[in-house]
Amino acid sequence: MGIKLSRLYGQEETRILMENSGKTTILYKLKLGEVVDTRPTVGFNIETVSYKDITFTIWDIGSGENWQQYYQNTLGIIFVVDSTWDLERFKNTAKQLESMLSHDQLRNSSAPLLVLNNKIEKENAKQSSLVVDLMNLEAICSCNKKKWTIQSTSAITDDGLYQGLDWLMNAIRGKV
Ligand SMILES: Nc1nc2c(ncn2[C@@H]2O[C@H](COP(=O)(O)OP(=O)(O)OP(=O)(O)O)[C@@H](O)[C@H]2O)c(=O)[nH]1
Ligand SMILES: [Mg+2]
Repeated sequence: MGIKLSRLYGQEETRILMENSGKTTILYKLKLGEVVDTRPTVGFNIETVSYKDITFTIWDIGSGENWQQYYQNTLGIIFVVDSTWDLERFKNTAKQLESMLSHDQLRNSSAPLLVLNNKIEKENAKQSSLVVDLMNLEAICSCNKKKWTIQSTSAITDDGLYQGLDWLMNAIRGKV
């Protein structure tokens, strides 16, 4: 579902959230440049990733965790969805995202939101424009003038991952 970025000891810090959508795979693709075998994450993984001129810490938070404990000091959120989910799953996930964004610690935060529509290389993947409609993202994400975008990605082929990161970094720095 999501990633969170915050500043910690001079580094950028990021957190990822959402069941089986590919968070851990994305984290290790960014960290190691390869696809690793994963199991459902219990607790969280933390890794430092360097990209262009910045180093940031990614927190990949397992779906079973209570995410609210990780919201503090968020600079950016990456919310990972699986483009092959069915309609109902997208609707339920939209509710989770809405509830997350309305949480006290995120509601008034300027942290930009990057939605990753992952597994896009799969045959039954839904295009991002459809996901925006299914999840009603315009309404959910545009509250409080939040900066947000959706990016199609594949952690397997690398498609879109770095475009997404570029957008997030620029958004955090006020350049979009
Ligand atoms: N085809 C395809 N499979 C992917 C992609 N990204 C991840 N996967 C697969 O999806 C499955 C779940 O990936 P994980 O990275 O473990 O998902 P997660 O979001 O960390 O899951 P939890 O830890 O349970 O919350 C694995 O079998 C991955 O190989 C992708 O872009 N394309
Ligand atoms: Mg995981």
